[in-house]
Amino acid sequence: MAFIEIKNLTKRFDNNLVINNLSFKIDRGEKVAIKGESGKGKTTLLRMLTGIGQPDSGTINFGGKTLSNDSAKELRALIGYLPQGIDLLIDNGNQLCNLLEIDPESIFNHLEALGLNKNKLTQPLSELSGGEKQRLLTSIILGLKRPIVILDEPTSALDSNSIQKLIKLIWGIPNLTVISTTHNRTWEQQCDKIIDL
Ligand SMILES: Nc1ncnc2c1ncn2[C@@H]1O[C@H](COP(=O)(O)OP(=O)(O)OP(=O)(O)O)[C@@H](O)[C@H]1O
Repeated sequence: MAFIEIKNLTKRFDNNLVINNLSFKIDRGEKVAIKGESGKGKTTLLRMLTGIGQPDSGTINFGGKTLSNDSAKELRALIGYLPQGIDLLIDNGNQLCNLLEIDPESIFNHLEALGLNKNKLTQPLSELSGGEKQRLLTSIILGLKRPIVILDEPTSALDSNSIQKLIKLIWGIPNLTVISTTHNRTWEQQCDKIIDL
């Protein structure tokens, strides 16, 4: 049985059919890139995978358990999710660590791997560059140490050197299953599977 199985997933907003009968499987430890032009439904798909968005039909299974209102809390505990725009809701990295009950010291190694000074944790996010913010937030989400991470455009603000560092960090975590949206070729080429919407 696949670790994650998406079957016949369909989602529409009024007359806009965004996800049409989509099926795919993901094995434990696989790295999956979701690609597609703007507006094709990448974020909509990620939100359904986290249980935040509801499909109109179809099923999402994690380890044989179907995602539903009843199982959402338990299954969400398997996932670290980095949505776009989370930086607008918090003041600094330490605050996000507190909210997620992560010891900031436990992510110092991630920050170092991504070339960030640990004082970036206390600096207001509004003072950080786009790429610094993105590396910091990704470091924190990885600090949740969940078996699955779902990353919405983790490379959008990064230069190629930073992307290489992020790939080295993420690919170096044993058995981590990664589902991400991306427009970046290098990231995509590293992935085991590409879902093209
Ligand atoms: N809550 C909503 N209500 C109505 N329409 C929505 C809603 N959320 C998304 N959509 C529509 O669904 C489509 C897909 O949006 P989505 O954000 O998933 O695209 P995307 O592929 O992630 O795009 P981008 O690359 O620009 O981030 C768009 O046409 C969008 O307008």
